[in-house]
Amino acid sequence: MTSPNRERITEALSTVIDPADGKTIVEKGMVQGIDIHDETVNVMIAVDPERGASLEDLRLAAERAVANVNGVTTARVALTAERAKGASAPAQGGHSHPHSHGHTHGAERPAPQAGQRPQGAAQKPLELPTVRSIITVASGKGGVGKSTTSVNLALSLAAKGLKVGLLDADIYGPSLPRMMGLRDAKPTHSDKEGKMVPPSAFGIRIMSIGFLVDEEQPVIWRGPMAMGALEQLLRDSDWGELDVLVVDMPPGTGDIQLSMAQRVPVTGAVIVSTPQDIALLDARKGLNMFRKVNVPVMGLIENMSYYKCPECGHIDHVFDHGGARKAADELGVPFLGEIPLDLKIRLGADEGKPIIHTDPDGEHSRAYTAIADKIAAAIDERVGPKSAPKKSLFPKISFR
Ligand SMILES: Nc1ncnc2c1ncn2[C@@H]1O[C@H](COP(=O)(O)OP(=O)(O)OP(=O)(O)O)[C@@H](O)[C@H]1O
Repeated sequence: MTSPNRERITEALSTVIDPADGKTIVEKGMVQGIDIHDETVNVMIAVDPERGASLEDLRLAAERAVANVNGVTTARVALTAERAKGASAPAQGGHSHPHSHGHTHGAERPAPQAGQRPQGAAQKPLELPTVRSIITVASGKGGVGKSTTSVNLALSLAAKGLKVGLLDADIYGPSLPRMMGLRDAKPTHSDKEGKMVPPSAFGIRIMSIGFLVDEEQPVIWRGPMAMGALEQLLRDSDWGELDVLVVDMPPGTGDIQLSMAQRVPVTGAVIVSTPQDIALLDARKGLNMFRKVNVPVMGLIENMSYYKCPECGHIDHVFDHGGARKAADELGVPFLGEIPLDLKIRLGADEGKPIIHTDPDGEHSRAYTAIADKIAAAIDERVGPKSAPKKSLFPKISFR
């Protein structure tokens, strides 16, 4: 069998017509990326954000065209809406977010209106039969250290002997490949039909849109497309048997966070916040969102809580420390712990060597481990101990 190449995939995509004007998607320059890995082909098609939701037929037609190319066993096509130069952010769901530059920390996404259901939410729930529990790590705004926390918690849970997977749901700014030292990794083809085997690091399987698109290329996803991409990552990955899948959510409380909570049987959410008041306000918003969709909030983590001088041991509360504990008390959710602001944590995250791996017995790692212990206990409480059969956890949805 001949293996697929770019020319043959492009040729196949040249048969796909955009119904808006009868021109082919290749002719219109909509084919943005073709990634060929053995017999698996991933294609990105750039579309006008306004038309995103109506182009599912076009996406399927492109997927069929690629699947028909000789040598292709798995074809995946995702729609993406790239921001035009100088255009303002879309009304819902996305921001330009290349991780290594132009990071829009603090940018907040609009909260959904009460009673508004994200598109796609009416479909049937996603089933992940081999995954015992799913923990989402969320934050009200960007840049609070949610990804760093997700990575170190995942490693801490794995160090306890649990089988752990990590999903980078932050499709706007995927950072887990870098943080886990997997910048150049790619998923491989699984024996299980149509599935990808996520790359592994530190004994953890990781899936991220960052493996499929160029990290440097700013991509804007509209809500329904974003959820579609995320569902593909979740559903088409061969996770194997997992005790816990840690999901690094995109920041904010927009459609994608709501859809995720509705479509996926989330065991519990953990909210990361920095001590500043404004961030705490955002954390409250996140908390309220999870409450609306009846996802149990396992607790709040205060990140960059304090700075301890490595020379003299003096503790400096750079920001107004203690706010998250107070907010947790007021809101009636557990306070899970504090993580200090520390250069080693930052360097570890940025260099793909998480501190739990490089300094497992250090003070900072102990802070993560203590939080992971609480999360593991909360999982057992919710889904039963490891040997017990998994309880159904689908949240009941109610909008107040
Ligand atoms: N406890 C910490 N001490 C020092 N630096 C930290 C700490 N936590 C996170 N950082 C650093 O802060 C920056 C932002 O962290 P991270 O990417 O984890 O945030 P995020 O909330 O996931 O951001 P976004 O939501 O925008 O993707 C990174 O450079 C990271 O290394």
